[in-house]
Amino acid sequence: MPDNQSRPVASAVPLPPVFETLVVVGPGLIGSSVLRRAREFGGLARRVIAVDVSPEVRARVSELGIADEVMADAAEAVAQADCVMLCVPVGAMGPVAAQVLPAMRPGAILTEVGSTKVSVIEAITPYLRPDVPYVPAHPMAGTEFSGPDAGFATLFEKRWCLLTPLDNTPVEAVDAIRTLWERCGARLREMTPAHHDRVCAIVSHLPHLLAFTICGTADDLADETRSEVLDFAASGFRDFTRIAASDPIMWRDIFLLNRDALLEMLARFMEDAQAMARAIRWGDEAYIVDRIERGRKIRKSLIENEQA
Ligand SMILES: NC(=O)C1=CN([C@@H]2O[C@H](COP(=O)(O)OP(=O)(O)OC[C@H]3O[C@@H](n4cnc5c(N)ncnc54)[C@H](O)[C@@H]3O)[C@@H](O)[C@H]2O)C=CC1
Ligand SMILES: O=C(O)C(=O)Cc1ccc(O)cc1
Repeated sequence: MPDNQSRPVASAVPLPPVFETLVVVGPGLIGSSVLRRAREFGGLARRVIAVDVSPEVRARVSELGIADEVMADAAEAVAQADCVMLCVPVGAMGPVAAQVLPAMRPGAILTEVGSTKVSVIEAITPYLRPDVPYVPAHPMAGTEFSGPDAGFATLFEKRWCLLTPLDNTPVEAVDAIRTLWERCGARLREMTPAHHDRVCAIVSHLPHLLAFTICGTADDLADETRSEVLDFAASGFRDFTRIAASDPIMWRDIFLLNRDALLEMLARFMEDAQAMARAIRWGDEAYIVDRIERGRKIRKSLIENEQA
């Protein structure tokens, strides 16, 4: 059981649900966690419907019993909803929005959970309707696993959920999505989509890029030297392999759709790595110690922040 999993706490007075019918398109890690939250804790929606293109995913979600209905036809499903949450890979957000928006009821809210915001908003915008508020969101919670079996109801507890509303997003719609995520246990923050993409490039996308790259480099070395690089890989390398086990399609999409911010952060990282290489070459002890101390400080304040 993951660290942040816990049993549901029965609330004395059940909260009225935020929505009547919530449709989750793409009940993978994130979507199935929202469905489980709705089931196990209540307060999200009276009825939840899951939609997926994959027959295997639909069959598994039915077996798990985490949705009231499981459907293949997104348009048919969303016609019943007062909230539609897209939980598909970021590269699929535009095509899925094109499918669902014409079928949505006037006044129903469209939201999504994509890891990049500027490009997802750009992909969805051509299909938006004036009578369907759109609230872009990004729960900063996840694991290296994907699919409906990977989800769990407490995934979002004490994690940040970033909202990047558009200038014309009605405040009532933002408030409803804020409440939905608060009831998932998340902490909320609003920011512009461009700021979101720069922040996520440094705290999430670049670390994944580094993890994929270092694992590839170690694997190449093991091949070249026929050595036991991977057999004896110690804990530092092990930590990278967890992140490097993440889904290739999801991360391909994120890298390509947050290209500018990610390349900017990568360039800055490479300059700093070059400076560290120089310090090592010339025996600049003070520089090396200073950089390591900064890392330790960041780790300490992050843990303190999480415990607050
Ligand atoms: N994995 C993570 O840790 C986090 C992911 N996200 C974002 O959440 C979204 C979903 O990620 P995961 O849940 O990890 O993915 P996942 O791979 O576990 O689930 C995605 C689901 O979408 C379905 N799907 C794909 N194309 C579809 C389409 N056209 N119509 C209907 N269903 C479709 C897939 O069959 C799959 O069941 C992505 O946009 C990702 O960037 C956000 C926060 C954390
Ligand atoms: O597993 C990890 O370490 C993650 O970083 C999970 C994650 C992946 C993608 C996101 O947009 C947010 C969180």
